[in-house]
Amino acid sequence: MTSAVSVRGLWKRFGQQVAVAGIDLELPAGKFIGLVGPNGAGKTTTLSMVTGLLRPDQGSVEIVGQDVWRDPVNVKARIGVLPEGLRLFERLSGRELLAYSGRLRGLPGAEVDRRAAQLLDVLDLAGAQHKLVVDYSTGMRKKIGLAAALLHNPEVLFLDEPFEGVDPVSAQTIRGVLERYTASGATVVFSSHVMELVESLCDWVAVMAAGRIRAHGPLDEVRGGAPSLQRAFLELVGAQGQNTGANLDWLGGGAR
Ligand SMILES: Nc1ncnc2c1ncn2[C@@H]1O[C@H](COP(=O)(O)OP(=O)(O)OP(=O)(O)O)[C@@H](O)[C@H]1O
Repeated sequence: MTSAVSVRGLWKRFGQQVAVAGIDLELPAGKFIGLVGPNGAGKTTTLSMVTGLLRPDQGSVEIVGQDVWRDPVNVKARIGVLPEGLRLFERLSGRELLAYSGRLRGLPGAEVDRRAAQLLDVLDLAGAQHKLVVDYSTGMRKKIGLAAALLHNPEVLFLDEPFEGVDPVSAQTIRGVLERYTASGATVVFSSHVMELVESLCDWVAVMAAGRIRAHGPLDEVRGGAPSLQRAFLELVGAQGQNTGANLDWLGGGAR
């Protein structure tokens, strides 16, 4: 198996809080990979360390055989990232943002124009291309961020919650674009809380909880005997029969 991403002994602490507790991961190339886990599991921290945005306390990360923290410039040229929170250049239009990203990636101007026009069209942003990013909706921001991450045709694409705030029609389009991209041998790693989405999109899944990897492997293996990934997930993270808020007896209709 060729690895797109290889993580060894990765640790990150924030003061007393251990966010990532020594994880090992081999993510296969050419797959659609889902990273799932409850709130605070350490997904964003892991993706930030893997993509060269946050320095690990310990451990190493290789992407397509290159050490991320030894040669970050080389690795960053080969990956695309849609980070959490998505800080974009708000006073540029969508079109200008893509032009800027493309030139920053070293693409010739004419090629940037060609690719930007195609991406804006496919992602249904052509009508809003001259609007400032600050005036974009949440879903439009995700889509322009995705376009910027894809523009230089990276080998591995990392997406933190790419479908959050995206309408169903756009989600279907994004799916199509990403499926086409992985079919050509590229790798997508994305984090999500939406199990149905992960189940329908991914070939390969890693489940994280409390800073550790609880299971990882092909979707069928991780799901095991469970009827759905959601059920397997609840078992893996030990959330079955958890507090459903029965003690919130003041909440709801009736006497006040
Ligand atoms: N900059 C930071 N300073 C202090 N603590 C942090 C920081 N970033 C993350 N943490 C803590 O590390 C843990 C993991 O956070 P992380 O954002 O990686 O989780 P996540 O799996 O992405 O969660 P979510 O699904 O809610 O986005 C949490 O307990 C969080 O409070």
